[in-house]
Amino acid sequence: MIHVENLCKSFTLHNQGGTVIPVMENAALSVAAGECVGLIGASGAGKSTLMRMLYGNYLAASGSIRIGEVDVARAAPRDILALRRDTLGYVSQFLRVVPRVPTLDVVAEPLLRTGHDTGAARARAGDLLARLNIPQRLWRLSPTTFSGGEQQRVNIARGFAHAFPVLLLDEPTASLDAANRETVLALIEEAKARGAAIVGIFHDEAARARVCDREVDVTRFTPGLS
Ligand SMILES: Nc1ncnc2c1ncn2[C@@H]1O[C@H](COP(=O)(O)OP(=O)(O)OP(=O)(O)O)[C@@H](O)[C@H]1O
Repeated sequence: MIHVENLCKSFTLHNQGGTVIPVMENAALSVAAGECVGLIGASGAGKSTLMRMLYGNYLAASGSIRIGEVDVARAAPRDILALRRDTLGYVSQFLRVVPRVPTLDVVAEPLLRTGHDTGAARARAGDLLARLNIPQRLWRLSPTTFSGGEQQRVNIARGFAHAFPVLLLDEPTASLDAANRETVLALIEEAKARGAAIVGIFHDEAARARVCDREVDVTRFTPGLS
């Protein structure tokens, strides 16, 4: 599902004399359906940068990032938006939502966008929120006033609502209590079982050992080492 080849990235610091910082050279990564790959490497090695390139947020200098039929490194913005709607899900560390939208609809929204009917989408959203211990009395409120941990769980519910064929997970178990961490790990295992290709950053080593089939050390792609 995911094939990355010869991927290079540098940042140009326009407000610091145009200094160019190469951060990635000839990165390669393949993830099959049903497989979960954990990105590892020291802080600053480039894990988040690679993840942002997979999602199309950071532009690649060269190389290819094939996700399904789309090369994210070259695709037009509208093709990337279509890919994100149907194929490519991303659970970031923080929830960003439109104010005043009820939590239930925030979670149901990825399903509504892919053509599911409202009743089925809300039922699935409610099921996920219940599994993640968000009390039902909160479902009609916007999550903007929720605690950090509640917002993180709403974000996870939203990320897992639609059965994306490809999922990017950025620290999905960070700062969760034991019961909710267990639920998130079960959601990841269920996604793998239905054939999702997953790339994750997990500082939680036990979580990584449990759900990841392989680890890729991005230090390998540090410029000058290859
Ligand atoms: N927007 C940016 N502009 C300039 N440099 C950046 C930018 N984003 C990342 N970098 C640089 O790229 C390198 C890799 O950063 P990245 O955040 O990908 O590392 P990481 O492995 O995810 O680290 P951590 O585990 O600490 O989150 C760092 O040297 C960082 O300073």
